[in-house]
Amino acid sequence: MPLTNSQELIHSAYLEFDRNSWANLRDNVPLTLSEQDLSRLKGINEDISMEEVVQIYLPLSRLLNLYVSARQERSAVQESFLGVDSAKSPYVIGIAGSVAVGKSTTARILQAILACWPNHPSVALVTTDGFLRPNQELEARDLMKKKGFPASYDIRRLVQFVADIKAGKASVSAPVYSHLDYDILPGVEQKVEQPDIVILEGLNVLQSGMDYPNQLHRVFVSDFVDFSIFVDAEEELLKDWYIQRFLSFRKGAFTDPDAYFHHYASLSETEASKTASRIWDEINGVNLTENITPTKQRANLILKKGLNHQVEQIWLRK
Ligand SMILES: Nc1ncnc2c1ncn2[C@@H]1O[C@H](COP(=O)(O)OP(=O)(O)OP(=O)(O)O)[C@@H](O)[C@H]1O
Ligand SMILES: CC(C)(CO)[C@@H](O)C(=O)NCCC(=O)O
Repeated sequence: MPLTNSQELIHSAYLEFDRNSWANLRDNVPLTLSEQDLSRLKGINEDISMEEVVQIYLPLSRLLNLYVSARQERSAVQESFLGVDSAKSPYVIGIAGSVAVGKSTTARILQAILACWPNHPSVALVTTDGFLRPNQELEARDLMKKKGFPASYDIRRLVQFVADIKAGKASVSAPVYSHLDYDILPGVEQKVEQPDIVILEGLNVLQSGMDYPNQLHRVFVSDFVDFSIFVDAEEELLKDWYIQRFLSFRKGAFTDPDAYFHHYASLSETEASKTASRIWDEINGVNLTENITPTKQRANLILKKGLNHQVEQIWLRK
């Protein structure tokens, strides 16, 4: 039967799992986590349940581990065909999704579990936040209220960074963004030195040239991503998670007198909720609708979260 719309096209492109059927794949995962592994995972985020780790992230790490091994074997075949030793090219996993959906938490959990596999891959974690333009530049371009939108990134530098990683360069540097300073840290850089796997996390990892009409380029971040994951949730939940995180920053990070948002620490809980809600509606929610959700269907895997960050559905591209 002919496909009538893009929705059907997308449905036919993915295998769909509910939470239980995905968790059953756990039986095929020959990895048990030690007490030490579990406490390290707990240290990443105390709100994440071990049930979630075992049922969702462990099977996912197995799938990724198999893909990485298959890619390494393919590279070995290519080297033997060409009769040369090529530079080691890391396997790049991209994690996209809204602000506050849990990209960095997902990335850190996967980083920790992947490193538990017997081949102990070295896994580097990089966020595309480092490629935001510094505040000074954003101010000059009137983009301070567009942080996270395509125009707020130095996309050429980001693409060059991922291309250098994939090319197997011995050492590649990324700028570093601080949520506390709300700005790029001058003179600070993160070095990536030929790990086995790079997890690249950020709202824009699945964006393409269409999203950057003013910065014409034909090569996208996704051209260098081997496997992409989109972490998804309904906007109502995302906004709530954003507000909750803002409220916990108000009691924690914002109390630091050097914090950019120090003045928010003195807000009452109601005022702080209102402020976070407004920032969501004016910036992050708009970015989600205009620039992030449209990239979902490019992902190799979609993790759909429900209440309490529980993954309820998994879509795996065939
Ligand atoms: N699996 C999880 N279980 C429980 N809480 C979680 C989980 N993942 C994320 N969170 C919570 O949700 C909030 C957002 O998570 P996180 O900072 O990882 O999101 P993000 O997508 O990386 O955000 P940003 O784009 O702003 O950097 C945090 O308060 C975090 O503690
Ligand atoms: C740095 C980003 C864009 C992504 O992590 C986001 O956290 C952000 O700062 N958004 C701008 C609006 C806000 O302050 O939430």
